[in-house]
Amino acid sequence: MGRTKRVRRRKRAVSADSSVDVDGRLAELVGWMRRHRWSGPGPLRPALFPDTGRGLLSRRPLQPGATLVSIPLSLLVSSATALRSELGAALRAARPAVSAQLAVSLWLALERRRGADSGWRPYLASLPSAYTTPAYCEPRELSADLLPEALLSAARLQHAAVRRNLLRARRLLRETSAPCVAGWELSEEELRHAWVTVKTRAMCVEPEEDLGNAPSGLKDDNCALAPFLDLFNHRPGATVYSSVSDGCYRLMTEHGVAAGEQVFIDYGPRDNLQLVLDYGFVVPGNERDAVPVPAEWVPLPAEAQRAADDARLRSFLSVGREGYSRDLLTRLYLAALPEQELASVDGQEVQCMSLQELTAPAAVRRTLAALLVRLVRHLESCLAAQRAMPAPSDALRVCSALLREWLLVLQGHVWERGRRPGADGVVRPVYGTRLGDVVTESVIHGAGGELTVEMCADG
Ligand SMILES: C[S@@+](CC[C@H](N)C(=O)[O-])C[C@H]1O[C@@H](n2cnc3c(N)ncnc32)[C@H](O)[C@@H]1O
Repeated sequence: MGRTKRVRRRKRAVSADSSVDVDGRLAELVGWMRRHRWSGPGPLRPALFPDTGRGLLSRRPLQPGATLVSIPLSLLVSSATALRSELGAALRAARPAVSAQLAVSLWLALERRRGADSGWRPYLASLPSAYTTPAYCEPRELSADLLPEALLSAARLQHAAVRRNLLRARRLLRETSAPCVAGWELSEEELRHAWVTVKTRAMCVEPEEDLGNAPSGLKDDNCALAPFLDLFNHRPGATVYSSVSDGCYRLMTEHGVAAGEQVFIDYGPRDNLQLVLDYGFVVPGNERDAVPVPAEWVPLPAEAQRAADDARLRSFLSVGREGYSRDLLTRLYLAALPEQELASVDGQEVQCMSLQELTAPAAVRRTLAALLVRLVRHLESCLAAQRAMPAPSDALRVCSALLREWLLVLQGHVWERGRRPGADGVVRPVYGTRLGDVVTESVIHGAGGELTVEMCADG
């Protein structure tokens, strides 16, 4: 979980179902933490919320600057915890150095395996048994029919990361003589659970925050799990700040909170794709949302590609709520240049053009309109395939929520205005766009199998 320090007031309180024993497991966690020098949950208590699931509720009004939680450093799980454990020698000896994330994941998996014998059992029992990031999509769900390219490739990367770290972890365990690992063949499921637990629940420790640990020598050592503190859900703008003092890690709110409200923190500025990949949920109406456009959908002739390279065109092709990414418009502009102009086009000049200049040519707006329609149809087709999927995983359901959010973003740019028969008598949808034209869709499967969309001037 990341945090930013911007301040924004929440707009409304959320109702919590306090009658649900959010969990005997959480009551047990609180009792266990108290026995380990925790002063208690202070102004907060766990509750179940209709829109976000388990979270933390404020029992009384809180002023800006009020302490939300204060967790003893001894209850944080970091690389130092893993290095102090029986796995420590193997983790230290590993070459190349293992990441802190893998070290903490292995520690978690080992403690879970110990079951009732683990001194951390109440904390482990409080963790969800599964997650909804794409790492939890089933292999049969990683298909181009179900997931748009940007989501599919990221989901595949998550699955590959789990497998790669599984192999690394198994090698490391084989080289460990600690009795606790004897005969343990770490399973993919064990590693996936531990890996995603750390990914979705660990807090980011700022470099200036001294948790009192010696340098670990591990890679990317900036995360720690914090029991109870890991129950905060995310809301953009819910800013908090942290400090380490008197052997505790503390979080303070930057704004007032009413009694009975859910207390959120801000995991950091993320669009919904990033939230799904990192945490497995979407924020409805996320203002940062941008629908990715596959670069192959805007093919460039070789000369235009050279200009794109000169313009240092990256591939952030996307449609956001407010407009189109510069990369997308530049690529469309280059793709629309007449052949005779391609040889002389100067990539650096194109880089300096305004967004209005890039969208001035009618051919650019026509292709953009076609692209928007194609995106809508592609997302709708993925959603239809997802609906037809028998027994979809919860992770796939979250992907569906993401696609629905993307369609809402696109609805600000392109919308179906009705249906009309074409010259051939076939009835086709007619689309309006923000580009000021009306688009009549006519599907032509040319050599490239491309969808072509005609624009016409009337409504
Ligand atoms: C650090 S945990 C927060 C506590 C968590 N809800 C629980 O039950 O343990 C992060 C996870 O909470 C859920 N979450 C956080 N913020 C959310 C939100 N605004 N809406 C829906 N789910 C959210 C996601 O599953 C995320 O991976």
